[in-house]
Amino acid sequence: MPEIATPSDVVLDVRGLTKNFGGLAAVRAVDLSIERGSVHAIIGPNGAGKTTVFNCITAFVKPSGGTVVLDGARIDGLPAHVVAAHGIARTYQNVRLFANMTAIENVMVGLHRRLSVSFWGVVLRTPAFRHEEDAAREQSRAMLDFVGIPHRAGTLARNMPYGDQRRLEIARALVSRPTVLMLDEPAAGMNPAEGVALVHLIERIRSELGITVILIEHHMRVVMAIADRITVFDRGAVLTEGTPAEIQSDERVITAYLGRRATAADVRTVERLSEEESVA
Ligand SMILES: Nc1ncnc2c1ncn2[C@@H]1O[C@H](COP(=O)(O)OP(=O)(O)OP(=O)(O)O)[C@@H](O)[C@H]1O
Repeated sequence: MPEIATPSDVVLDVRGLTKNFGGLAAVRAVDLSIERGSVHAIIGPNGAGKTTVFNCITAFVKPSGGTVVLDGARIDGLPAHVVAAHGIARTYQNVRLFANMTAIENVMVGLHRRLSVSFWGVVLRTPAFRHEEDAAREQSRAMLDFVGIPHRAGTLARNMPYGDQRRLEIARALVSRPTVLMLDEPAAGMNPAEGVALVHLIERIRSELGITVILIEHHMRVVMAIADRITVFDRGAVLTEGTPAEIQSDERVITAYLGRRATAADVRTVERLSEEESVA
């Protein structure tokens, strides 16, 4: 793939991304520039195309058109595991864990691409394999610690509380030390206290691990607390982009969510709710 010149502060650059499902244009010529080291939120009404954009970037679905550049290299058109190896990790809208494996085993799965031992090394459990496995276990334990669930290491994923399962998914994505972490609705199903804890965790992912975070999220409290920039999707296209302050007073955004033209009273209500949330 050819090298593409992008400003060094842009870690992920998406141009003209398009995805059609039969006659449905789910994503229409989307441009997205993600700044290195930022937390970038993607919001928009149901069906706006947010998850499809994630799926196109991570090669879970094949885009109909457009380019995706990570750290200066084209990654569109590559298989999903190669995109992951280039440094993009993700979580899913619905938790996807190996239910009958322990937490630490689930995290170790996130490292399997890093293992260098041959197939026979694994089968025969050679010393080289055992050495790598020990190292992988240690890194995985450290990552469970980082996300705040070290005490769950030996617990089967299916027996863990939902909030911890979501943390476990994040640990599995982080253990490969990606450049970009993409979280699809990480606060879904969380109570307000878990939402606050998630905000702190995302802050630490950025500040302590230096990983750029892109998240799709419906919980505006989480988005407004954490995002440096927000891109708003509507009907497959980018409606607008800006800082949290710019977005929450943008009438077009309120209109997209309401499905009708926003009135002055709607704008005042959103501003009042945002103020109440920020002091809560
Ligand atoms: N595999 C698929 N086959 C056909 N249509 C699809 C497929 N995946 C998504 N779509 C459609 O594409 C559109 C965008 O869906 P998408 O899931 O990306 O939206 P979203 O913004 O993530 O919504 P939500 O917030 O509800 O998750 C929807 O109309 C959806 O029904």
